[in-house]
Amino acid sequence: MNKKIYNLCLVTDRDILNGKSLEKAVEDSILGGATMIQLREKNICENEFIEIGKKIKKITDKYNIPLLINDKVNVALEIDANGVHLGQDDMNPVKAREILGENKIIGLSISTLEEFKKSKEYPVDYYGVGPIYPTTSKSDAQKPMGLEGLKELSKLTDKPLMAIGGITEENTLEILENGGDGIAVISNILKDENVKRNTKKLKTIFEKKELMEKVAGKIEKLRDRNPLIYHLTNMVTINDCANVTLGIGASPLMSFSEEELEDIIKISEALVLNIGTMDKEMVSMAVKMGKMGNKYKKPIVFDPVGAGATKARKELVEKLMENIKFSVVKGNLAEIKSILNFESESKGVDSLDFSLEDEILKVGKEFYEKYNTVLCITGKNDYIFSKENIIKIQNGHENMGKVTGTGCMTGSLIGSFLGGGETDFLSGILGVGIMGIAGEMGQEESKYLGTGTLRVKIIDKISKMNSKIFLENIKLESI
Ligand SMILES: Cc1ncc(COP(=O)(O)OP(=O)(O)O)c(N)n1
Ligand SMILES: Cc1nc(C(=O)O)sc1CCOP(=O)(O)O
Ligand SMILES: [Mg+2]
Repeated sequence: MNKKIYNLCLVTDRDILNGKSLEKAVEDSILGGATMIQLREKNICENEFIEIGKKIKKITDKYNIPLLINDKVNVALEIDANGVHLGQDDMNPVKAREILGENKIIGLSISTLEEFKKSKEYPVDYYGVGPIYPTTSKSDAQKPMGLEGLKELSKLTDKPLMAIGGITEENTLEILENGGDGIAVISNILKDENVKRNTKKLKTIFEKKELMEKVAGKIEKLRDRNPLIYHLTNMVTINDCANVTLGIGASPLMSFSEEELEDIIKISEALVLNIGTMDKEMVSMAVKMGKMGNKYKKPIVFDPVGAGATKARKELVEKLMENIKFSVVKGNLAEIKSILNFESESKGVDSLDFSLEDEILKVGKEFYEKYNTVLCITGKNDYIFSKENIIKIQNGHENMGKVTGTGCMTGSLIGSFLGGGETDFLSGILGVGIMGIAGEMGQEESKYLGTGTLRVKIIDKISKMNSKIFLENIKLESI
């Protein structure tokens, strides 16, 4: 069973649409991430219900989203809806199942433990549980059961529980943490013009929770595995890169010797390539390292420091991007724009671009399309791009820009997680996220001292990082 279809159900109500079209509201909600639509129109005759139902079904079919009809089994049958939602006083679910057959979805409302006990043998697919909180959208709703009531019910059944009644973006996470598998919402989605955005805010909470579950335990796993990470890197920051690699639980190996390149790559779990202090030798080594890394199937993170700042740097980056398949590329906006040959000002190795999020998203998407490589664009906010997902991380502190090498250290963290066997995308999120959190915490402890102490504190915080600290502090959203 795909439980995800029960995640986020828009329950309709034309009476609060304030002149908006129902069809547009449904489509916007689907575009915002609704996984199910329940057509619940109370003041309506059967013919009109069927007429509207047919129109809505065309939209839900277009996006392959299930459409359920509230109360009226015959309407569901007539428009070939995907199912019905029934209350305790609506048609008995046994009869509804006989009429609709095995393949349709049937949901049943539960407001009390007694109702659950009475209904637990009914042939239904999910329970609509509520009201959880007070609601203004159902005049005959029962007394709110709160999170305790939801939790209690969740212990008694494996069927999906879709919480309903007073659900907002403020209380969705606690619903999910107290036994709810999904939410069904009227007013918080339909309250104003921004149906898509309202739905997206709710959807983000599911995505964030899912991501958190994936991330949990990964730092401890890395410390257990202690992978060897080969760096061909920047002379200015090499010592700090080695220290954060050690601090997060991997083993750094820094070498500039072409003679030992192949032997080192063979025994390494991941490679970090940073061209910050490039010279003639680095140009030839970088290409050889990349090709050899690909030959031995070692994941490589590439930090194109200062890409575009000089002709030589641009040529090297072009050569690398053309000839080597990287697992992750990490850079600031100016560097990534330079790789894509977009117009960009660059001075030294610092980005001069103060671009809007729209520009970052455009650049990131274009980069992914061209190179099919996970991309981290770092800056005031950080963005991680993969095929289907874009994650925005809002940790960090502006003073990190006054400590040289926080970007290089982020590359080492990403490389460490790649070497620990994490996916390219998760390695990007963990590396960028950990650096942001360490910067924030380090800043707090060094605020009366200065940026020299901040540098040391960042390394300290990375060495003490664990999943609990990460999950408590990460400010992440999917966009
Ligand atoms: C998902 C979900 N849960 C509960 C209800 C309420 O159904 P019901 O008790 O039949 O009340 P009405 O919606 O018919 O007023 C629901 N609709 N959806
Ligand atoms: C339709 C419905 N059923 C409920 C139940 O408790 O069974 S509460 C409810 C209304 C939900 O609307 P809103 O998201 O605006 O609170
Ligand atoms: Mg009903």
